[in-house]
Amino acid sequence: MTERRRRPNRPSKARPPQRKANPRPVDVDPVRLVAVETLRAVRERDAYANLALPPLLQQRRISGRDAALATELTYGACRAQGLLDAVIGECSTRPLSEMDPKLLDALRVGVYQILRTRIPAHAAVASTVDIVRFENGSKLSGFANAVLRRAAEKDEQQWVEQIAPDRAEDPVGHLAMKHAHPKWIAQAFADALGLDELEDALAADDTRPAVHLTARPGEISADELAAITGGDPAPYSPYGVRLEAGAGDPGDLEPVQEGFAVVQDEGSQLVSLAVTKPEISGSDLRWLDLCAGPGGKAGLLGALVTLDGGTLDAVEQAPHRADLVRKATEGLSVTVHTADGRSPGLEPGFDRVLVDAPCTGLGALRRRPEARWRRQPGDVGELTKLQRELLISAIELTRPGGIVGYVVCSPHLPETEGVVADVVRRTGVTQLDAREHFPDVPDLGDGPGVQLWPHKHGTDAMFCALFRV
Ligand SMILES: C[S@@+](CC[C@H](N)C(=O)[O-])C[C@H]1O[C@@H](n2cnc3c(N)ncnc32)[C@H](O)[C@@H]1O
Repeated sequence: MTERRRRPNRPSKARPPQRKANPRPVDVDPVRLVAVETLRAVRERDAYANLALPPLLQQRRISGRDAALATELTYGACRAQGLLDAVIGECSTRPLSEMDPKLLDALRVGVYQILRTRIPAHAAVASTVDIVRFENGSKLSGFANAVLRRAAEKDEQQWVEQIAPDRAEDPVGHLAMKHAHPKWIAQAFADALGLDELEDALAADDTRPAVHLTARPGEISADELAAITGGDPAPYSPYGVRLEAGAGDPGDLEPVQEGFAVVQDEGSQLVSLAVTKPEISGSDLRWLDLCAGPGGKAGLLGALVTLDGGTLDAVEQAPHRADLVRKATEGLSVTVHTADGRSPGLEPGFDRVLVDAPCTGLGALRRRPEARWRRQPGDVGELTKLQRELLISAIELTRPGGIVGYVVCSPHLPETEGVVADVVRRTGVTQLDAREHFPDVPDLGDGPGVQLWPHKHGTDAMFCALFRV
């Protein structure tokens, strides 16, 4: 572990440093400090932890095992925030709402270490108190010390027993607290999956996902890519490779740098491929991706249709994301349009259309540590309206006999079955049994839509429904 560095208090311009108020110089562990600072960026600037942390690590020259520890503490404390806050609330004489937010950031990182790592409690307490003294002064460091010492009196399981609702009376509330999810998200998973599997589904959100790669069709095979990267061919996607979790930055891999492979969850590969599978009679050369940014699925579909001599039109509303699609599809027969997918101004008559609609992202919580606490149930209504409108637009843009695939990275029923049922009722479009187009993928439920799950398939929780127009 990095040596603890001595960081003196900043001298005041007006007065000499007040040695009496802070008699000991403050030792601050830089590894824990970046974790606290990243939590602050997430809270104050709505930053994404996985984008805010790496530049801080670089700036402070934190690498190797220290960087791994900083990442674990940052992502772990972001994910577990609800549980950590409940414990801090139990251990504090003042409510969380009255606590200095900077102090709360530090306490979250401290309590995370106590409850969910093997770091000895005394070390977690001492290093957190140092950070609080460094950032907030001696007065609050005493308060932090008291809270943390109380938190260390019980282990995680004992705290859950004390704080969470009784499992028999409120199983969803209990499991939500135990696995640090907002209750509405745990309820959404339970509605889609049933209570029996809820615990596995919530626990899977706390595991670090393996990185998946897509071998670009026509450039490199999955076997070749696996051999070069040291990964394993993916279990279900013929283009997929799974790398070991924590195998380093996939952006550094040569095939990724050269554009032969991209980072893409295997679930995203499978739903894209499913749209290409149902047979259609007549032409099959004009494809459309109606919500394409940043271009993962457009890259795979574009490569496949280019090999067949066809074209892909890719629509994306946000200009900077449309640029990312252009980059992701360079060299392919893909035309990118910056437009609203609800009225993109394109000639109808497409043979296959993918709608990978904006969604809550509840299916990818493993990848975005803070997302579960940022999303609100109130977001859902607006999103399902947009999802319905985009799906109806896709159906209108598809020729009779053509195929539409509706995809969201969420298992939340209003965004999945709810949107599908509503659009089928309004348009009379025929829904296909999507399970037939996920060959060799087990445990796909009762159909006709397909819901993938991290705990069952090792993929994001992608949903896919297929239609024939
Ligand atoms: C789930 S993401 C698509 C991911 C993409 N298919 C991929 O695999 O990389 C949804 C995208 O839809 C875009 N979007 C949102 N509203 C839109 C609209 N009305 N028309 C077209 N695109 C829209 C968002 O900016 C976002 O890039």
